[in-house]
This record gives sequence, structure tokens and C-alpha cells, in this order.
Amino acid sequence: MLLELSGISKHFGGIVAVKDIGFGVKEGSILALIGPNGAGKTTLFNIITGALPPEAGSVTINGREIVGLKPFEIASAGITRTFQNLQLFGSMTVLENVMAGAYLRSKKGFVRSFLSFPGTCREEKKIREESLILLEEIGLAETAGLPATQLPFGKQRLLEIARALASRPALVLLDEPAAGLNPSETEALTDYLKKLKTKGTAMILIEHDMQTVMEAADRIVVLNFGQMIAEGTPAEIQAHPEVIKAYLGEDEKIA
Ligand SMILES: Nc1ncnc2c1ncn2[C@@H]1O[C@H](COP(=O)(O)OP(=O)(O)OP(=O)(O)O)[C@@H](O)[C@H]1O
Repeated sequence: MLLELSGISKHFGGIVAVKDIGFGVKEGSILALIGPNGAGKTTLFNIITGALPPEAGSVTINGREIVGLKPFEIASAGITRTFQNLQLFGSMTVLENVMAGAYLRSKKGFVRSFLSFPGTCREEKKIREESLILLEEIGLAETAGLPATQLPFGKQRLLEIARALASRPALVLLDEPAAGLNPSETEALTDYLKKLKTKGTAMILIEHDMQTVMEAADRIVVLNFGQMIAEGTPAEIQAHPEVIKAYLGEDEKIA
């Protein structure tokens, strides 16, 4: 397993946000995290990325414990994320946003990259080339020189994904990547995520669009009121009685 969670619990005051959660994500696979609003999905993302400390439990990447590490250390260990409400660098161009993501794995770092040491120039050139390739793959190459905020919303979402991928992470956490996308953009996104997976990137996907989830995910974890009520393949989840009950009422089916 690339990522393993076990016994993760967290509460806020009297609210149990997540309780005794455990699952694993394999290299080059997509795990979808689904559940009604308030089920605990974002809390889990915040715990995995080091933004929130869990009260109990362990998170490992390639067997290395990451609970207690700072967010930038976890990012350097190969886990990056996107946000539900986009967090792009508005004053930078599309290309610069992706390059900023790439500096996470750079030896020189973002600030030193602005100083013109010979090694730094070579590295910047390489990062620029790789970032352009990433933009090409995600369909944003033509917008590389535009300020990020000039892109339409759907493209800003893709840019955030490209930036999260720029440091070549082993695992990317995607928070509702299809939210606000039109049907053809959603389809293109789903195809892109599937392609990414075949190149070896693992992903955890929080997504309310069930078609995207059922099509892209290898495995699905279902949360309800902070508890994990089911884990399985898309077909298993669609037929799972507890899941049907939590989502739709007992007599109906998902998706
Ligand atoms: N910082 C916080 N302070 C207090 N309560 C919180 C905090 N963060 C989350 N919660 C509570 O913890 C529970 C789980 O919230 P969380 O945001 O993880 O759910 P979610 O599944 O991501 O929901 P959504 O789909 O609406 O984003 C909710 O009851 C929420 O109100």
C-alpha cells in the first residue's frame, strides 16, 4: 500500500468528525471518498495533509508515519492536494502557477530560484519545460501566459490540478474536482484522471458527482456522520444496503 490510514479519530467540541477510520490506497489507483455533507471527508483530507492533527490513529506513506509532520514536509514526502474553493496565485500566470507547484521538489526552492546562479537557471529551465508539458497534457498550453484569474472557472480547476501534480507527487488529494464543471468538462476531467492513474499517480477523490466517481474510482470509501459505513468497488458500493439507506432511503439505488 502507498497510503495507509488506521484508527483515525477527530472531534470538534461535541461533534465526532471522524471515528476510527482505516483504509489503504494502492500505487496508481483512485480511491473515492463519498458521503453526505458533514460526513467527515474534508476532515480526513486535512489530517492526511497535516493541516489538522488527529486525536488517534496513524497515517503512513510507503510505511513512513506522517502524523506529526508539518504540511510542507508531507508535501515533500509526496502528497499534494487541491481545494474545493480554488487557491491559485491570482497575480501569477498559468505557467508560473504550475512552476510554483514544481518547486516543492526542487533542490533550490521557490525563493532561491529567482537568484541567477548557473545551477538555478538550468533547473528553472527544466521546471519550465516540464510545467509546459503538464499544461499541454491537461489542455491548458494555449493559456500559459495569461494571468490565472483570467481563465474561466472550469479551466482554473484544471490549473489547480496541474499545480498539484507539478511536484510529481505519489498521491494527490482532489477536493471536488468536478464541482462547477459543465458535462463535457467533467467528462474530459474523468478521462484525464484515468490517464494519470495509468502513469502511476494515486489519487483520493472527494466528489459528489456520482458518474465521475463510479467511472474513475477503483475503490470507494463511504462515510456517514464520521463513521466508515462501507468500502469496496463501485459495483459493490452501488449494491450496498447501508449506502443506499444513507443516501437515498431503503428502496432506491445509487447512480
Ligand atoms: N474546524 C471545525 N470546527 C468545528 N467543527 C468542524 C470543523 N471542521 C469540521 N467540523 C465538523 O465536523 C464534521 C465533519 O465535517 P467535514 O467538513 O469533514 O465534512 P465533509 O464530509 O467534508 O462535508 P462537506 O461535503 O460539506 O464538505 C461536520 O459536522 C462539521 O461541521
